Amino acid sequence: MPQEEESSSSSWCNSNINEEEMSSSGVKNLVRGFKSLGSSSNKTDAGGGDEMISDRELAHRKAEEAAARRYQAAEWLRQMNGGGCSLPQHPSEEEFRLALRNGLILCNVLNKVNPGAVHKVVESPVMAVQSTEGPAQSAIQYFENMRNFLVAVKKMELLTFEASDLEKGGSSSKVVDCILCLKGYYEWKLAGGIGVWRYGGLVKITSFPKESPASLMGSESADESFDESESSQFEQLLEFLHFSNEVPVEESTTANVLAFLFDHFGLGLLQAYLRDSNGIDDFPLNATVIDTLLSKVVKDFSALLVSQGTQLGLFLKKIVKGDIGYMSKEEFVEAISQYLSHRKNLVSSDFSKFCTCRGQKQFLGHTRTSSESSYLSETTDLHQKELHELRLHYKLTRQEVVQMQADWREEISQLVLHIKRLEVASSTYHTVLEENRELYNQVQDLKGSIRVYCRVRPFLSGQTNVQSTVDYIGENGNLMIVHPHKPGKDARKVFNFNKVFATSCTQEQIYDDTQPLIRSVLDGYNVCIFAYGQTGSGKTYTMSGPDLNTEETWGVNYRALRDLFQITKKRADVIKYQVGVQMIEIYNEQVRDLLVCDGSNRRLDIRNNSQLNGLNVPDASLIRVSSTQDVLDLMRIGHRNRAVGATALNERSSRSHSILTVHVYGKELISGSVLKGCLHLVDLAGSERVDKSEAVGERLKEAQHINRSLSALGDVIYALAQKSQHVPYRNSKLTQVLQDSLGGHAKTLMFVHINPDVNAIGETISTLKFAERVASIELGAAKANKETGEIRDLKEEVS
Ligand SMILES: Nc1ncnc2c1ncn2[C@@H]1O[C@H](COP(=O)(O)OP(=O)(O)OP(=O)(O)O)[C@@H](O)[C@H]1O
Repeated sequence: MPQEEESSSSSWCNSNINEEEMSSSGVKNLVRGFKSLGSSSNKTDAGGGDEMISDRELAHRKAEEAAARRYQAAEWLRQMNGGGCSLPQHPSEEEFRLALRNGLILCNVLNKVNPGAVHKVVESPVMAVQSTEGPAQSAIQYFENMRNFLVAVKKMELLTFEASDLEKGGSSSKVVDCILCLKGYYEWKLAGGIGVWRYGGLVKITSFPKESPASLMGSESADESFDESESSQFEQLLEFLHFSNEVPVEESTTANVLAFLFDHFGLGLLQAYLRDSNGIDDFPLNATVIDTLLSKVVKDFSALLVSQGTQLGLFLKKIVKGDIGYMSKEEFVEAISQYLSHRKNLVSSDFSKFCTCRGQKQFLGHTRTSSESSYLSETTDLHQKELHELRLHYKLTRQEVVQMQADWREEISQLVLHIKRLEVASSTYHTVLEENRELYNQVQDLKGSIRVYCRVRPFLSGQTNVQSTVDYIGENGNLMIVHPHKPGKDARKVFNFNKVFATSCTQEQIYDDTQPLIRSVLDGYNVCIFAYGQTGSGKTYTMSGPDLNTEETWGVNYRALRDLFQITKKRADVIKYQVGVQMIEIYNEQVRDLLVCDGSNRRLDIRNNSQLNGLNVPDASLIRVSSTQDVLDLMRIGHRNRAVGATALNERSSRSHSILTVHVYGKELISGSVLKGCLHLVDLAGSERVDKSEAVGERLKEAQHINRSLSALGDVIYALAQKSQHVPYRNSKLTQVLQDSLGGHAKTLMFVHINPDVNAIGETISTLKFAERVASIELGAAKANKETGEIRDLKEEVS
């Protein structure tokens, strides 16, 4: 029975639940839900044999439920009717019908629920004597009661039944429904009659009471609490929102109320959105925008309802559970009433905070006094003004920011251009630098200047906590030396050479700049490369290298000869070369041949500009070589023969000047022209000071000779630099041997070596000063020793 199932939905809710649950579509869905429930139940009844047992069970359960509801109705009637009620506590269906058939109990109870609902109640006559008319007359009177009762109930729009339902065979369940409906309605009114009351398909709604809850008890229907003007206004709103067409007639009252509630909040929200959008200047107020805004309103409103509903659900469940897990209905009703009044206060205070309706009287029922209203409007005006100023300020700031951005963009693009230009400039800078260096060298060549390269020896392994005297090495051949014991700017001295090689430079890098000179030898030039420096500063390392067997560490000597042979091979089709090597040493002012293998230690004479074969030391062994290996073998002999001795400065310091001379004779195959080139590779003895080397006896004598020859070299260089008429070549064997290379039209390169040790600062400074003087010498442009074939023929004829 659908109605019996419906009864469980009897409930009342506060206004929040009203908002949450009662939309017109919600009511429709509810009705549809009940209908489908009923039809599905009918289908079950019409089922086949398999369903007989469950049908029986179902019927049994329904009978039980019907009895329970009947007892509930009877109980309530008994309570309402006072003690003199003829209804038993658990009446059978028959007893129930008989007790209510005269309508007396029902009318009395109804008048308690809604006083005056039945104006005249026909009391049951006490029949002392049973007349024949008695039953008929009392039946009329009962009928009168029943009719009045049913009319009144119908008027109240509650559930009703037919008079015949109380006759034998009638449907007492409808009577029970009517009584329980009356009961629910009565209880709702007792609780104040606010919000929604629902019983089955019936819904009753009231807004916040205009009068006290008690006054509602006498009203015919809850919806009467709305006045006509509001109602017509709601109709208009409904029409505006296009909702009215969708509301069926039987639900129109409810729907109107719902629509009113929705419209009140919905339009308020819409107003707020529109006001919020005041800042947007070109706000198009067309149908699409209104639709969009409305859909947003509906969405926001629905979201709010859902979240409120959930919260309230939780809250109510918590109340119902209570601390002891059970709460009576009265207690529940009381708790909710308290909650409602508390919430109403909250809502009104909250709403007044955010209200955008500018003090107009609205649903919340608070009427502002005129002073409040004027205060509010003043405050609002003030805020509007401030807002306007803020907007202006914002516009100005925005314009400034836009302008600033534009300026920055311009500056950045300028910077980018500038950086690009710098990039181009820096990439060409190095090229220009290299070109400058080449040009400078060419000028030097033309002037015949002696090139001076400075090499700084690294600290030797085992030297720890050492302080370097080399402060700075510049790209353009600048070298700054710092004197550790001199104060202020005197401590620093800058020297300038063609190039300065730092301690990290490899043997290969050292040789790179020397290579072009080697080519010159094969073109008929005299070239002199000599290493100068204090004992142990790395002269032998540069010229010979530390290890003959490792090509990577080869010094200038080996690399020069290796290149020489490579070039001769390349030119073999054009020029036929002969290469001869001499190796001598000048020890204690005596010239000795280092390539003798017989152990003889002859003194050799120096004959400058010898007409014989162009040799300065013609008696020294001149050994033909045709490969690098030949040279290596010879050098080993030379090194063995070289005089070495131990001093305090360098354990195996060479105490002599060693000179490796490479003679090149070339004949052009076609022209017959002859080229004669000569390469002196000189490893000078150390230039240490006698006092510092602690030399005594033989060693002292050696040192004195070395110093004398070196100072003679200095004198020659000084005279050349001064362009003196007389150059004192003959003051030492060394200057005599090197005469052609220093004063002639030769290309000369000096590697000056320095030891960065602080203890060597004195020697370092004097070495660098000497080297600077050498660099200043202009020998005049170098000339190649080349005789054309014709000149040679003429010479031969003359001789
Ligand atoms: N550029 C360098 N890198 C590594 N070690 C070096 C370098 N220059 C020199 N030395 C080392 O320094 C020490 C002295 O070098 P070297 O014998 O070449 O000096 P020197 O000037 O020829 O001395 P002397 O005047 O006594 O002949 C050697 O042990 C050598 O290996």
